[in-house]
Amino acid sequence: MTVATIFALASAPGRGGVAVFRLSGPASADTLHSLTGKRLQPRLATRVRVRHGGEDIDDGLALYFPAPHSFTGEEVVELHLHGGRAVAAALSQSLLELGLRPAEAGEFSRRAFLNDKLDLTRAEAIADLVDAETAAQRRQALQQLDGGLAALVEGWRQDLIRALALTEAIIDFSDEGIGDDLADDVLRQVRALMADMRAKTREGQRRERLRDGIHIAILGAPNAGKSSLMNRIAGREVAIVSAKAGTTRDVIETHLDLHGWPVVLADTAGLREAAEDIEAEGIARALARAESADLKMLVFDASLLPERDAQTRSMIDEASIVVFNKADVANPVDSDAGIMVSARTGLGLDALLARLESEVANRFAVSAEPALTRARHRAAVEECLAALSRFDPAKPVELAAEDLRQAAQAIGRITGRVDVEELLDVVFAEFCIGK
Ligand SMILES: Nc1nc2c(c(=O)[nH]1)N(C=O)[C@@H](CNc1ccc(C(=O)N[C@@H](CCC(=O)O)C(=O)O)cc1)CN2
Ligand SMILES: Nc1nc2c(ncn2[C@@H]2O[C@H](COP(=O)(O)OP(=O)(O)OP(=O)(O)O)[C@@H](O)[C@H]2O)c(=O)[nH]1
Ligand SMILES: [Mg+2]
Repeated sequence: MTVATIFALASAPGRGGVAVFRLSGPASADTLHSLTGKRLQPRLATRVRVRHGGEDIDDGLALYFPAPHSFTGEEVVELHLHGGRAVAAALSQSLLELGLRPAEAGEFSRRAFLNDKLDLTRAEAIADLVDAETAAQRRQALQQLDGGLAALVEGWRQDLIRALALTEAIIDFSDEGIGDDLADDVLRQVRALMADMRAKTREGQRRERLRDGIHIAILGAPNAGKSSLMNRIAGREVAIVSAKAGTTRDVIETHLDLHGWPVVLADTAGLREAAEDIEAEGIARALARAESADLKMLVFDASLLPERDAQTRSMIDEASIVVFNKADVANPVDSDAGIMVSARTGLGLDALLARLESEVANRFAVSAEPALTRARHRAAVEECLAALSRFDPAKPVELAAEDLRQAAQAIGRITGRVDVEELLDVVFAEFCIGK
């Protein structure tokens, strides 16, 4: 089977300054030759006239990356053209006529993975970097692209392979009476590894939040001004506001960049007892949000007697911020009790945002350490931990070894570098040296 040569518009579609087309596959250089009459020096931007079927398409720049020294590891050509829709359409049509096929989503990165240019964590990091909307997300993705996570899990996998080699050696040393010492060693190593993995799994849950957005739920009694506050923070009319209690029913989300932190702010239905069906469902959703949120913003109407709002008060805990709204029409409250704001006038908003930011920063500050960043990574580590908790060197050695092998396989799935042959090679190499 010959490999298809694929192409795609790598820059955003539509009208723009410059459009970058990327070609990858064995026919890339020949395609460039038929479009421009040129064969290019590797990696040197060259001015080209692009023509096809007797028609001039554009005046552009081209780059050639010979295999295997390219992003995909294949022959790669880039055409940097004027960013107009007609130019893009004409070039795409020409490439189709020359036998190239449009790339599928992620296909360039997939080819890079298949050609050993990227492991799965780096491929995921590219996707995250493209999706990053805030500075914290960008930093986390770049750290992963630089191979931090790959090195972490590869280190774990190597530790497991060493433990496996030792376990298999136990059988050979059992006659010499040092098998028990070895077994103790291995068990100690496995336990230390498990502790490290558990710590990284906990940290990983915070990092997943950084990828997806930190969830802040706005909660409180009907008419406290939750929707007004949400609109004020978002700077636009996201939610309907009215003087009628019970206006908001569904959970309404808006995405914010809180000084570099990705936040998903959710406005919810006002909490109260008596309610008809639809409102009751809205309240159930609000309570579910309160449960799953990273942080709760509890809004009280300061113009009423906030202490009367028992339901909202009962939600105060270490993951909540108390806000007294309608400061424009209320007497000031003790500033230790909460933050006075007015959604109507904007009073106190800066203090509220500063408080939100510091709460988020305290909870989600990213260390320089690499971390698991996706549910996929966590699932693999949990599977590995399950295999390791079955491990017991007192078991028959084949069974104990099998637990370690499964643990290593599970971890290998994170980078995608699972290779039974390689595992066996290392195991047997160490096994022989050990003898
Ligand atoms: N124009 C352009 N800009 C781009 C990319 C691109 O493909 N084209 N990138 C793509 O997403 C990113 C840069 N990443 C890249 C990663 C590897 C290689 C590459 O050619 N790697 C070869 C050579 C390595 C070397 O000598 O430095 C290799 O790995 O063998 C190119 C770009 C962002 N900017
Ligand atoms: N004076 C004053 N009125 C406010 C303020 N914030 C909101 N209101 C008013 O309070 C009423 C209720 O506001 P909403 O934002 O709809 O309240 P809510 O908490 O979302 O209410 P539900 O969706 O019913 O739970 C509206 O008439 C708002 O104009 C404020 O800061 N000051
Ligand atoms: Mg509302």
